[in-house]
Amino acid sequence: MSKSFEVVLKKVVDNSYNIEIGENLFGSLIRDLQQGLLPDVSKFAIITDSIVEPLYGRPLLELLRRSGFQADLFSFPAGESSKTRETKALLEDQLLSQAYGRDCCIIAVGGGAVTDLAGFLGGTFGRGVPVLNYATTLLAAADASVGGKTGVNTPVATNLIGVFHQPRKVYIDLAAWHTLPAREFRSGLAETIKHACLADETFFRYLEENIGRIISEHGEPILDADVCGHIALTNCRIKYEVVEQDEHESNLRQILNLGHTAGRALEAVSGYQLLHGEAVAVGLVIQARLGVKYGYMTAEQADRVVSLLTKAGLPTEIPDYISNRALMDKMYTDKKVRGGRIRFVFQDGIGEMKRFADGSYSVPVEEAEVMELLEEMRGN
Ligand SMILES: NC(=O)c1ccc[n+]([C@@H]2O[C@H](COP(=O)([O-])OP(=O)(O)OC[C@H]3O[C@@H](n4cnc5c(N)ncnc54)[C@H](O)[C@@H]3O)[C@@H](O)[C@H]2O)c1
Ligand SMILES: O=C(O)C(=O)C[C@@H](O)[C@H](O)[C@H](O)COP(=O)(O)O
Ligand SMILES: [Zn+2]
Repeated sequence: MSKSFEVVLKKVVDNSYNIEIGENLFGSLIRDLQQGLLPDVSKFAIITDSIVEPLYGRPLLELLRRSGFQADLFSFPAGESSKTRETKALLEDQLLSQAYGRDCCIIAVGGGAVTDLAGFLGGTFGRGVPVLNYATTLLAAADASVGGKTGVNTPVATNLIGVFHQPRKVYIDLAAWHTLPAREFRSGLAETIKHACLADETFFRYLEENIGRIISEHGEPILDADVCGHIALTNCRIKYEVVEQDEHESNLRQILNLGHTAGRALEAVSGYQLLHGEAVAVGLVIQARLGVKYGYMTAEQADRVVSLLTKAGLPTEIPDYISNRALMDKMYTDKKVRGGRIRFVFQDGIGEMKRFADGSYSVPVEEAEVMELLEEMRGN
């Protein structure tokens, strides 16, 4: 005879944390540690990439050591192609060989590839150690450093393996945007426009009206301090307001995946020639145009999305070297796929998301209809 028992796991973990936005926040990070942010931690592992290492990783390491903390730095080659299980394993072995254990803290210093990889490592090392995110790109500030989605890419597609592991604090260093290449800055604008599309029409209008204060005609970042501060704060507010309601993406959080059903597929099929934000920009256009077909937004609203992306110096068309078939096939690796059917999330006009009759924010789409749209976007 079988017996059954209920395992009662009342929520015992409070995953709340602060996001600090400002310039040159190393001093603030040190103060937090001195004031007991992580009282059980005795060793700090800075994880960063090869480009960020000399700019921000080493200076933080030196400051930590000068302030009396035991710390080391672990670096991997910059770029999306390093965001793999192999890199994670190499870093883990380095930490283990230096006697890192459960009393350590991971400090991720860099862009989204670093916070995703280091966050995943932090979520599994010793079954989970605290992580601090120090965001040095607009994309990480706007999106990746907040919300606790961590993971790595596999040869099949992006972000397929990972865990939800919330950071203990997020530092958004606006001064770091001054060393960021223009193309990377524009990539971060794509997630910014995504947030405006999905949650905040006023922010969308702000971006439309102020794009000339954000990006020059030649696509260079302008970096007006007030504008940058407003962009960082608004992105973080939009994101955490969703995450605090649905941390593990049971439904509402899917709205943060706007533009990503096609976007992540494009990113993978391009062999990472497209940056994450660039792929998301094209993905936003695909969902907007498809949304017009389904009656979720008007053609004029979709044109506003395309126009804002264009003014931000982002691509809005599928590159010629990617076939519709390859793109379509890759969409089946999306995490929203259910029962073998691709699902999209859609804008409801500008600044709101479509919620469907069953309460879900994502909906299955007919492959033939997506294919038809892709053909139209190619002008066929
Ligand atoms: N977890 C999430 O919620 C989430 C959200 C959005 C994107 N992402 C992930 O984030 C990644 C993209 O983020 P990203 O664009 O920040 O990537 P990234 O970390 O690869 O950074 C982009 C490039 O900029 C360099 N860089 C970083 N900061 C710099 C600085 N201040 N000055 C000069 N160079 C600098 C990096 O070395 C890298 O070459 C993707 O892997 C994507 O999947 C995750
Ligand atoms: O935080 C989220 O939730 C997001 O979906 C944010 C996305 O911008 C981000 O690219 C995320 O990593 C994509 O998640 P995935 O589950 O589609 O891999
Ligand atoms: Zn994204």
